[in-house]
Amino acid sequence: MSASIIPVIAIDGPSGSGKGTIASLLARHLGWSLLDSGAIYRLVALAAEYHQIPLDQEAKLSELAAGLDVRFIPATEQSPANILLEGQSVTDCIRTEQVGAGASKVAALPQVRAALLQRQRDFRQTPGLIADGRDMGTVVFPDAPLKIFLTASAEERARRRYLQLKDKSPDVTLTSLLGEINARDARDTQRAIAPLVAAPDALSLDSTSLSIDQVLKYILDAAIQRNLCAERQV
Ligand SMILES: Nc1ncnc2c1ncn2[C@@H]1O[C@H](COP(=O)(O)OP(=O)(O)O)[C@@H](O)[C@H]1O
Ligand SMILES: Nc1ccn([C@H]2C[C@H](O)[C@@H](COP(=O)(O)OP(=O)(O)O)O2)c(=O)n1
Repeated sequence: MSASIIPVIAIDGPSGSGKGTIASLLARHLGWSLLDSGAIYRLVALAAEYHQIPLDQEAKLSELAAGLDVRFIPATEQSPANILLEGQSVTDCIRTEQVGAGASKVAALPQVRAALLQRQRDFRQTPGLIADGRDMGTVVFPDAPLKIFLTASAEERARRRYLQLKDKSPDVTLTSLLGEINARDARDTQRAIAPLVAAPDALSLDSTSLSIDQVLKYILDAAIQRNLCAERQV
């Protein structure tokens, strides 16, 4: 099957809106591949730290991005998903707000984005792909038959992030997370290249007062309506 007719569900939106959670549930439910594109930008930021490359050195960072030695090991019934950078597991350490902020900085560099484009498109494999990020529906998979723009208020997103991080990082506070989320939103929406914006044909969904199950059902219903998958109970 040619790549362009393999279905993609693109899920874009700001930090903490629930993209990653919903994308992995959908991928497991449908048996489709999963692209966590934010993880790739996080890996570039972490690799830059390992190799002591400042986050404004565009040419060096794009070289690093092009040669990034990374393996995504999908979750199985027995073990959770694992991400290896240069052979080392970095699954948890790429999730800190510090690495997220670094990712948002390297992601604003056009040469870095260009170096990562084909690597992301290669995830499009049968029977289908769930792609999570900022520009999945606008740049990487503009022909995706279903595009979701998932949002939630900044306060709710900070609250979710706080609950997620507080045990692993006891230093985090709700106030600092809200500040970091607002700074990252501003950088991601205002950059010149591939800014965070809804594709004109995306369905916008505000998840502020929706449960994870309600969001999942909404997207599955939209996928069924478009004949991307058969009717199945969640
Ligand atoms: N609709 C929701 N209601 C409550 N909590 C949610 C919802 N969606 C996601 N979460 C939780 O919010 C946190 C951040 O979600 P995540 O999927 O990492 O967001 P994103 O990938 O958009 O940054 C996770 O702990 C997740 O379980
Ligand atoms: N397709 C993408 C995915 C992420 N990015 C950038 C912008 C984000 O602030 C960082 C980190 O993305 P990630 O999706 O992991 O962040 P959150 O889990 O939503 O907090 O990477 C991007 O520019 N384009």
